[in-house]
Amino acid sequence: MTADFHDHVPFKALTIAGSDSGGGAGIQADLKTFTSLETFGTSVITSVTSQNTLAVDGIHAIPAAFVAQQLEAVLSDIGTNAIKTGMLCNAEIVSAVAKTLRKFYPDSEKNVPNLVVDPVMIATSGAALLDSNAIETLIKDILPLCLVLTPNVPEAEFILANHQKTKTASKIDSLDQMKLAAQELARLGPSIILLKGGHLPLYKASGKAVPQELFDSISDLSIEMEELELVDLIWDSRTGIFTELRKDFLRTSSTHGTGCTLSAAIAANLARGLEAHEAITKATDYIQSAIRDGLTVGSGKGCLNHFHHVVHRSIEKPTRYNPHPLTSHLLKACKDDWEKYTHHAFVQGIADGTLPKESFIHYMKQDYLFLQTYARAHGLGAFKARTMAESKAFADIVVHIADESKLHIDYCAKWGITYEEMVNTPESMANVAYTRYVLDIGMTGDLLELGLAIAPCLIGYGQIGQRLYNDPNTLKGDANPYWEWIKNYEMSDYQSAVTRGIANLERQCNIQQPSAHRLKQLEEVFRTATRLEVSFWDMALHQL
Ligand SMILES: Cc1ncc(COP(=O)(O)O)c(N)n1
Repeated sequence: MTADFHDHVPFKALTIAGSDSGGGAGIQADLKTFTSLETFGTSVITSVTSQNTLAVDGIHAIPAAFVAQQLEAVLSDIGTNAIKTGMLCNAEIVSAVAKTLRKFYPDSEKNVPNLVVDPVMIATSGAALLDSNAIETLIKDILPLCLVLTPNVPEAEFILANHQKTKTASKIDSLDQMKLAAQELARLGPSIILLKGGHLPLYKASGKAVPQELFDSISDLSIEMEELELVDLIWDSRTGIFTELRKDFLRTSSTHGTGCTLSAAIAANLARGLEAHEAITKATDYIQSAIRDGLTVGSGKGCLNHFHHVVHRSIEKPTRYNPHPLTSHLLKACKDDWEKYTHHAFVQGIADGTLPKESFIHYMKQDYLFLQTYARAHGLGAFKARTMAESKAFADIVVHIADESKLHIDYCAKWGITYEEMVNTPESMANVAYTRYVLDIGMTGDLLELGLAIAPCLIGYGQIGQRLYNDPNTLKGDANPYWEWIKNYEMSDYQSAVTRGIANLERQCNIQQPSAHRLKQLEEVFRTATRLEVSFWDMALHQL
């Protein structure tokens, strides 16, 4: 008996598209997508482009007969569970593809099962990827065969403008217009239209489209991205149902290959047996993450990260738009405790000058003791650092804290507290708990954990200083006995220490790329230190 080594039959997906030498779009993007969605990818190459992230600088069309020959080769032996078409280049190739598909799928009602058509016409960089005289052939020969058509808004406008049967106004600039356009497109043959909304960002609040002139300047930070969303619209002509898939509008230039990847992902999902709506919905989620975790591979448009779900980042990498992803994640994750800390009654008393003097004096004495351990924690950082530069950075902070504590002594003298009194003050329990926690984390954890144990103090005081200084309700100048304290933490010296501290954390995080599980542990350190800050204010306020 011979062993059968051929018992694993994979799901198969076929792409009929152009080659992108830059690897971000076309056949290359499709095969990456097929692989990452666990399908066996085959390919029929219609054209070879010379292309990078900046431009398409040459197109070499494959003779139509040879495109057909490739398709025959794949379908006659390997077969496929789904097909997508991308760049079809010219009318001869469009016809050859349609003819060969019809030959292999002569009987089924829609002729070609699971055919996804991405009507690629113009590259993001501006190059024409389909001859203008080929559009009519695409409409006539390919669209009637297809299950899902995936145009973006300009492509939908173009197809409709080119087809005399349609009577839609040429501009699609609202969700209602998208709906009309999708219905018109379905009349050309496809069962399902996925009209992609990436070129038509909408205000979340009003549902209105962002005016074109503003859209052009979105990358100049003119609009808060949180206010915008995009709607990918599904029109299923078989059921007469619209489905709106809403997504946050991502401010990024890593979009090269988006259309290719989306249609390939739909085809892969269909190949794996998913029903069309689920295949589309899952594919749009896949794209959103692939864009969010995009890759800078050249000097032009960034590319999608097709393998984002294989190598998963629990924290995004820093970008121009979110330079401190770890810090912003932590502040969000620990929001309630952070609020209690930075808006504590003690802080309010400092802001309006009503804090009892005894509470402040108690606080200053304890804070002096705290700074001693805080300096030691940074000394521990210097010890744990792996490079000389990093050790020095920690040691510099130790020196800085030592200088700051001298100022503390001078400042306390003004409040009638002597040096002896300060060093002989017994540590309060809140102080013991906080400082020993920081040292314990520092001893047992790595530099990132140590950094997170000391971060709430550093970042929180910086925030409090800035807020109170700028808040019109703060009692300012000599009228407020605590004004000098406020100014001290608002000063650029302190603020630049905060900036350096945050940069350090972000760098460590970017090197480590913590898993989701590890991120939870890191959050816990940050949260505990934040809660210990709250206990510190409580202790000070009530002179415990
Ligand atoms: C071979 C090929 N196919 C498709 C596209 C469109 O992709 P994009 O619009 O992202 O440039 C492309 N640039 N190259």
